[in-house]
Amino acid sequence: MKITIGMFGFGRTGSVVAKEIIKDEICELSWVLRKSTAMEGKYASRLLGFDHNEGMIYSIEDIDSEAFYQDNHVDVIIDFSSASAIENYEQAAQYGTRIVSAISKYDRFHLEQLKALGKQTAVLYSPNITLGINFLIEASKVLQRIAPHADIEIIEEHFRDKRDVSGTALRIAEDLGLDKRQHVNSIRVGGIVGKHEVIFGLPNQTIRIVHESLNRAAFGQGAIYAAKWLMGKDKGIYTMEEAVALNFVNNTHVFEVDE
Ligand SMILES: NC(=O)C1=CN([C@@H]2O[C@H](COP(=O)(O)OP(=O)(O)OC[C@H]3O[C@@H](n4cnc5c(N)ncnc54)[C@H](OP(=O)(O)O)[C@@H]3O)[C@@H](O)[C@H]2O)C=CC1
Ligand SMILES: O=C(O)C1=N[C@H](C(=O)O)C[C@H](O)C1
Repeated sequence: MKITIGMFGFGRTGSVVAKEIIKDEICELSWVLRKSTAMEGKYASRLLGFDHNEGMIYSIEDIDSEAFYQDNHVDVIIDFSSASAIENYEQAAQYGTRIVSAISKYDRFHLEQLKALGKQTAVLYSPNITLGINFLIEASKVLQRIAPHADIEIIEEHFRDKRDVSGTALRIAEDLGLDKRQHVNSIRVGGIVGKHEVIFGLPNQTIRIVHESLNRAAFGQGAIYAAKWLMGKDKGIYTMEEAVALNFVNNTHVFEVDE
């Protein structure tokens, strides 16, 4: 039996993620929801160069959201759109749909909504859904315990048009107990997909832990991993750290509502 997926977002990242879902043997892309009416009624698969029909594109403007999530039931929604799409989760969750949210920045109100949704269905939220970033986070925690007096700075680099501060960098700061306003340094240039670095400064040495996403397919592979993992979970709110079972440091991220 295939895992059926509904995608929110078909932009820079969503379109690449859709391609990874279509390529995956266990997943089937049932539909794509986007904000505008661009390419409405077309199949994402055809637009992405496949020669079969998969992933009909709909606009959020044109669907009847009362009926849509029932008539077009999917096992999992994967969200690479914008924070406002959270308003649709509850209607889908009513029909047992699980949620993988990759939105990198939610406000306090949205985080409360996500938490509440965890009482209804299984929800995984991750501001960086790559598998590799979790190694950076866990390695940084270990190093901080070994060298508690090191100066620590976080550098995040992304493409010129990314507006928000990296949600991943904020999460790293939180996990390391650092003040987000002081220790997160952002660089916006050209087309960098996503790079995060944690620098540990010691008197005679510097240690740098770096993770770089070279292609947005990394987000697709992580989201698919998360969706498959979530299929075996009961209702609740989960993190990518839990999904990759990197809990060896014994102080995993606690799902907190930000100030
Ligand atoms: N967690 C992670 O690892 C990663 C997270 N992200 C996050 O994913 C999100 C999208 O990034 P990116 O692809 O660069 O952004 P884009 O602006 O390129 O694409 C956004 C897409 O979402 C659609 N959209 C916007 N609002 C809604 C809505 N309310 N309902 C349905 N669709 C909507 C847009 O529709 P239309 O095309 O019609 O305008 C568009 O297709 C951001 O929050 C980004 O930070 C990105 C990469 C990795
Ligand atoms: O907007 C993006 O593209 C990305 N956002 C995430 C973040 O804000 O941390 C993660 C990723 O590096 C790409």
